[in-house]
Amino acid sequence: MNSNFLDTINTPSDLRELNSDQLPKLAKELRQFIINIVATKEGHLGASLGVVELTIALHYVFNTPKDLLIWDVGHQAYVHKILTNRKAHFDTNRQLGGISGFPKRSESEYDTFGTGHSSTSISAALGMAIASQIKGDFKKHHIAVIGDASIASGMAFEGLNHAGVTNANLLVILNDNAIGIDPSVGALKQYLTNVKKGTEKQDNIFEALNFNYSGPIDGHDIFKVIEEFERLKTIEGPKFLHIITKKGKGLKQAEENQVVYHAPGKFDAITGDILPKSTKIQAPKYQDVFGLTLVELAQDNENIVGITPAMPTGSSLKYMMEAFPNRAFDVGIAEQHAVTLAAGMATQGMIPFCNIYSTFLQRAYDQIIHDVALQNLPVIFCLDRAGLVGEDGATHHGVFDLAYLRCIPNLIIAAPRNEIELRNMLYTAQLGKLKNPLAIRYPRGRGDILNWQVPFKETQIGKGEQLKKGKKIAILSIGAIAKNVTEAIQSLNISHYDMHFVKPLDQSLLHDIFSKYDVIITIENGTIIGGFGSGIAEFKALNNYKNTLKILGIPDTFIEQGTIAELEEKTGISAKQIKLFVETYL
Ligand SMILES: Cc1ncc(C[n+]2csc(CCOP(=O)(O)OP(=O)(O)O)c2C)c(N)n1
Ligand SMILES: CC(=O)[C@@H](O)[C@H](O)COP(=O)(O)O
Ligand SMILES: [Mg+2]
Repeated sequence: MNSNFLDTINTPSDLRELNSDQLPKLAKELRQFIINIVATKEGHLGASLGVVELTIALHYVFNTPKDLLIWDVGHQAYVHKILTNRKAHFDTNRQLGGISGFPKRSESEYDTFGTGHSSTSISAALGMAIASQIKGDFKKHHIAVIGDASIASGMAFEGLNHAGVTNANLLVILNDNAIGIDPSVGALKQYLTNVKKGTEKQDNIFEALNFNYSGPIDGHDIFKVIEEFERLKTIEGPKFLHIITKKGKGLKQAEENQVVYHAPGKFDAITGDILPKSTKIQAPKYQDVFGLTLVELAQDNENIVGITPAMPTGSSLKYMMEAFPNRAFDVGIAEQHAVTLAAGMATQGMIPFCNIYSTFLQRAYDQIIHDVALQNLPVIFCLDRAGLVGEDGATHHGVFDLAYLRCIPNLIIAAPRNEIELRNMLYTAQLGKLKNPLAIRYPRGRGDILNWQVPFKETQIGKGEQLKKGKKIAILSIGAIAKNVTEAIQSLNISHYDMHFVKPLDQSLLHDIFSKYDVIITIENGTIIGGFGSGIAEFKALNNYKNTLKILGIPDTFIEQGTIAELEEKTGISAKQIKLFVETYL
């Protein structure tokens, strides 16, 4: 029979109508459906291809949405979305106005918990399981699906540690494909490898934490997985199932090049080959400016060390890891540890460059304050993906950092305008003159300067710069958003200043500006509340200036997904919107 099972399925109830022997064909159809759409619309590919059988089995055996299912990180939840009433909208995945690339409570009753940042699933599922018990519901199942890289994070361990002393009806499924975005790291990874090889003869870690452990089983053997779920349904208390899958399963290139096919961009759905990027010579990514400059600096300064929590490729710290394997560390998904590790190194005279995506640094807030700033340790935070990041959406925009960092004493906050400024800031940071911690914030993607590897020049800390001279109105920008300002005001006779630092602010330049212009407009790729503009507002209030001050930035709401250009337009910080705004004051 040649029928297409996927056509008949909108919800898990439809799925449960199929005979189990029809499920392998459904798995094939689902893989092809995902490949066809992600090939043109882009998104996270490898992780979802790896959990096709697991997802089918979960919705087949458990009574979702009554039984509660949580996908850790959620980048692997495409099959789940397609099987839970979103097949018809899947081609809008990650697009403006479309469905989110991550599970989201407001999108579906099947998305029981919003995810995006890793390692939250065990705590959330445990919370739900305990709530069910309190409410007298002892039948409901609570399931967390978590990857091998995500389970190594501190937060996941906190959840396991608590769950093990409860009798909560919790099932943790470890989806072990031995890779995160980059290969998984650490002792737990080694332990899991030994378990899989059958060479682990000691106590099972998860049994030692009081979980009823089973596995490892082949996560692509759908009949085995279904059988195991049926068995686990009858067991009370915390259970742990270890399954082995292959990231990218079903697409040769994705299986063979798992790092690239984590989120490959556009590719040919038939051959699997990634489509060639533009042949035009492009300016470098800010990430490569960071990574390559750090290698250059580390060649001459042996105290430099690099740290990334699980993002060596995304951050380009991989260049330093290749060049100086003893001085560059991927610590896994462990932002808190990464920050305090850097602090420890700094106490011993090392110069740690701790590179963390702005959004993930939120995890390590106390460590920034308590372990770094309070002790005034000269850790250099390289805040990647600062500002709007695009299609990953609300969970990933790096728009809070200026607000959450600005209130921390001792911390210097810099935002280079372009690649050369980033390079010079990195250079300045390692000269040994700075006695404070420093955050250097830069965006996702490329700048504009082709010839960026110019001789280093020291940056003057706390100094701003006038970029354009004009009358009546002064625009004050911070960081790479200056590009939009330059474009917006090219035909207008107004001034533009790049303040370079959010902390310390260039007070003498600000006095000069407030005494010269009627209207001052600040622009940042960050939240209006608490950010750069707020700092200027505080300066104005403290100094009793009466000028008109307007603050442009990200409004007080969570910004969904879309291209960066679309989101800049929507939030009023595109060149077009800036121009329209400025013109109302001319
Ligand atoms: C707190 C946090 N840090 C980093 C990331 C970036 N990130 C997204 S997926 C991922 C790897 C996840 O690996 P794993 O849990 O093994 O799942 P897999 O992709 O293999 O299915 C990382 C590091 C994140 N989402 N959240
Ligand atoms: C799911 C997740 O958190 C990452 O895969 C993230 O999408 C990476 O973002 P970049 O593509 O900006 O590296
Ligand atoms: Mg993994």
